[in-house]
Amino acid sequence: MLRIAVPNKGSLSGPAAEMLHEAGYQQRRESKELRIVDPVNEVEFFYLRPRDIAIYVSSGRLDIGITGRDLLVDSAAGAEEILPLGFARSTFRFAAKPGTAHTVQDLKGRTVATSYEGIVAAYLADQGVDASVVHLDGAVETAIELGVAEVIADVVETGTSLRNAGLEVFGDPIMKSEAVVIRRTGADVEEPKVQQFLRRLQGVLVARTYVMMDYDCRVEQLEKAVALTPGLESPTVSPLHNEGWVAVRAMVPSKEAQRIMDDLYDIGARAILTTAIHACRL
Ligand SMILES: Nc1ncnc2c1ncn2[C@@H]1O[C@H](COP(=O)(O)OP(=O)(O)OP(=O)(O)O)[C@@H](O)[C@H]1O
Ligand SMILES: O=P(O)(O)OC[C@H]1O[C@H](OP(=O)(O)OP(=O)(O)O)[C@H](O)[C@@H]1O
Ligand SMILES: [Mg+2]
Repeated sequence: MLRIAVPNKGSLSGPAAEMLHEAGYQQRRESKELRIVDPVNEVEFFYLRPRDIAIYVSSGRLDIGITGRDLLVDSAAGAEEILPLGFARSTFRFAAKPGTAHTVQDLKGRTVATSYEGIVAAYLADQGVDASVVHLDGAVETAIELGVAEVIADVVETGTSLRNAGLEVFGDPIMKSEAVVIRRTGADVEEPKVQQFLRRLQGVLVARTYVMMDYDCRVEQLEKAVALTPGLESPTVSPLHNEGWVAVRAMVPSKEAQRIMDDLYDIGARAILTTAIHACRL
């Protein structure tokens, strides 16, 4: 039975459970459940604090985990990312009162408050900057106002929290993060059960980012049409009863679907339909 760590709280928890559900796995019914078995899929889910997930996975007691890339790096645990999941996207940045710092070099001799001490200490060491790091559990934006630090380093998504605290980002982004699937460093990723789990999640990712497009076009326009909808491998082309016409079917990125439909229409394609993909194995 595959043992999988899933975030039990915070920004990662809802979207992770949703993705697992879409991938056909049973999920917990209430937020107090810490562990459930999905006997049909031979998987056991452990609901753990997102920060602890890399530690459990690196110990080898759990086969796989879902966590944030920033949390994985911060933990310095012996686990590695094997699949990015595209949700809980954020950037990790320094911020301060406007005009008080411009580059990481301005941190020399100053104090930085953060919940991600591992990332910050490693970055400062890499940049050769000697600064103090104060660990806070959350709401770090307030640390400057209350005089605990002159600079903060935190997760930025929309930037609303920084603006509300009258702070501005400075310096280069320290890292970009998103939810990721992790596995113990050096453990076999080719293991069939692990591969099956990854294929299911990849299926959800593809279903979320692609739509199926069907249309009819004249044979003379087929090459132009296929150039607009090359599909993942190659589009399906079937003859129509009306001679000189073909039906084409291909997957296209959802974000581009409307533009592609316009372009297909302009070259004479008709009966252009897009439909959602619910699941797939590529
Ligand atoms: N707006 C956001 N706020 C916090 N974390 C976010 C946000 N957007 C994405 N994330 C990601 O979610 C993960 C943090 O999850 P975690 O549960 O530790 O914190 P949280 O969502 O702030 O919850 P809590 O406030 O309960 O600690 C990180 O990988 C982070 O990059
Ligand atoms: O750029 P934004 O969209 O404002 O999102 C980023 C903010 O969200 C998180 O805080 P959270 O609400 O989780 O509280 P915390 O700081 O106590 O973890 C994070 O720590 C930032 O403060
Ligand atoms: Mg938080």
